[in-house]
Amino acid sequence: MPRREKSPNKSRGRERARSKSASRTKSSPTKSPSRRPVTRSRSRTPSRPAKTSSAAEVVIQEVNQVAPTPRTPSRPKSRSPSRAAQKETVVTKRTVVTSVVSSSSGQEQAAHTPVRSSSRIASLIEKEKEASYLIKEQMKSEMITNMKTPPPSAPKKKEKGPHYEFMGPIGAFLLIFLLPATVYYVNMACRKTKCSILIVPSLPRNFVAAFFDTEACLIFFGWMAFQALLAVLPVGRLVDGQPLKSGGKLKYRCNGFLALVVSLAGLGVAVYLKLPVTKVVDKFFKLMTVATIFSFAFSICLYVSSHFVSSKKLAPGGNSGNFIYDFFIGRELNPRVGPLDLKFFCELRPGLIGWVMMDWIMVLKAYQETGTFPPNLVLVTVFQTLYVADALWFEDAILTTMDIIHDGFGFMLCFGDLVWVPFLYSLQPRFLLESGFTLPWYCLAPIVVINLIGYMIFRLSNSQKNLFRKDPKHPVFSGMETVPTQTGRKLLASGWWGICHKPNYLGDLIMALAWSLTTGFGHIFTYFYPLYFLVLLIHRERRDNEQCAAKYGASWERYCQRVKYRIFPYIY
Ligand SMILES: NC(=O)C1=CN([C@@H]2O[C@H](COP(=O)(O)OP(=O)(O)OC[C@H]3O[C@@H](n4cnc5c(N)ncnc54)[C@H](OP(=O)(O)O)[C@@H]3O)[C@@H](O)[C@H]2O)C=CC1
Ligand SMILES: CC(C)CCC[C@@H](C)[C@H]1CC=C2C3=C(CC[C@@]21C)[C@@]1(C)CC[C@H](O)C[C@@H]1CC3
Repeated sequence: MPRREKSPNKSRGRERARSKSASRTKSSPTKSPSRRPVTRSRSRTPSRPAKTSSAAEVVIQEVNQVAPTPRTPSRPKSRSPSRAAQKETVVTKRTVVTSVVSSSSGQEQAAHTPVRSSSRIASLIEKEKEASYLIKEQMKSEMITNMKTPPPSAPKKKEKGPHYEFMGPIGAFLLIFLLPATVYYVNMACRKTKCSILIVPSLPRNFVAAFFDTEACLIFFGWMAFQALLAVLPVGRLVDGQPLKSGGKLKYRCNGFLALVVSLAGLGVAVYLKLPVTKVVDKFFKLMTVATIFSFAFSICLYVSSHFVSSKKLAPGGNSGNFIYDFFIGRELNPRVGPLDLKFFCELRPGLIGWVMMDWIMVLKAYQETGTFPPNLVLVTVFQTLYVADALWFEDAILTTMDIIHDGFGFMLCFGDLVWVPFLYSLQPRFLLESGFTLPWYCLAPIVVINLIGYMIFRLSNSQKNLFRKDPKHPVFSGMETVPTQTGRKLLASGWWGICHKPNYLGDLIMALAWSLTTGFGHIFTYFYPLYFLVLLIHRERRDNEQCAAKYGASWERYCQRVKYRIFPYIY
């Protein structure tokens, strides 16, 4: 710690701290010296160190700042626990050092403090050693980083009152109706005879017969049960989730990739056995209706049941007290039925795998109708299968997403997972099946390249962050810039994560564009997916940005100063 000696101001600060602490010890001999300064330090902490200070300087400055702070017995108001713990360590050391210095610098001190004994002094020395070890470790870990400046301030305080997203209860209310209406409208705008979002689709005469039947119910519930069964099979890794508010971690069975393989193999067997699998496509609207009704019913059950669980199990978002908003976002964070985690299951299994199954059944139907495999339909199906296979292969990465750790399980995710994903994300294949539109190979080749570029950006950036989170000391990060944060975690500011805040979203969007390009340029509505996705990811980036700002405070600002662009380098 060579800088310690270099700064005369800091030495003066320490001297002041010692003399104040010594006089404190004299005047109140029976009170514990190590407890009270912690709170005082918070209320009195002077201005933050200059941006150019090193990590070591800041710790030392904090020692000087917090040491001469005696009285206030109340707890500090609102700081992150890790920040509090960090400061407490620093304050404890300072106070212990002060006591030891005062005691050992002369017998005078001991004379004024009759409760002290040699054993107490020995224990203080022991504590001092321990504290100085901790402080050295802290300084070492902060100095390892090649970022010159440490985080200067604590995360922002949380606002009072409910914090609404999606434009609050009004936005949530509108979305509850708008989302299903959009799924119906967009799909109804694509029929064999015409595919245009601008022509208002006509409603069938017999509404119920066109949109509902019991066979569709059986297919839907059979599919859900089959996927639930695969999800609870004691096969595959058991992975720890993120730490919970209530303490501990939940375990998640990760066998999604196996579920995909089994489902696709099952489809192959059904085709081989000449079972009427294309019924699934014929009953597209009926299945969509069953899934929509189920999503409403399921979200109501989730909302009601969330009132019977302990408050520790509630989500940070989705507990505003407003019925509509909470129903939309979801109150309970990780509702479970036995071994089945409902949110994790719905996010990855029935909808995501159902989407790919639907795609392949459309390929089959196209073959049955035309005797050929339309190349662009096959291509987009392969692209989407790769996307879903990737999500399931890296299934445990979902455990760190805001959907799992922040949002409750309510209508938004329920409907999104079970209706929006399978019935809207399959729009391009459905258009290609309905319209019979094809493209020559020389148009398909650049589309393959675009999809591969998108996938590469998406996968490499996601893998880089996942590895960094698991093992920040991995040699691949040795020359990379990182931003330390008060939580002890660092932010990667080099590599993919030095280009923009969300390189993974960029890759995802490029893939979305490639999927739509397989449908040519004749129909705007086949571009619905990349357009909606752009809105979703911009909004999602902003939500995540807010959450990271709250989590990491000034460190996040520092990261944002270092990495200027959000999603599109040099544009946004
Ligand atoms: N197809 C679809 O409909 C959708 C797809 N997606 C895709 O899912 C994937 C996951 O997305 P999502 O969870 O939204 O977002 P991210 O994978 O970007 O995760 C965000 C979290 O990563 C951590 N983080 C952010 N920046 C850094 C950094 N510089 N260094 C280290 N950690 C950082 C933070 O968490 P912490 O610090 O706590 O680790 C942050 O909260 C993406 O690839 C996205 O494209 C997402 C939504 C919808
Ligand atoms: C329509 C609503 C306003 C929003 C619905 C959102 C959901 C469709 C998405 C929320 C987060 C999702 C994620 C994925 C699929 C879409 C939903 C459920 C992935 C599983 C897609 C594959 C990626 O590799 C991981 C994604 C995680 C988030």
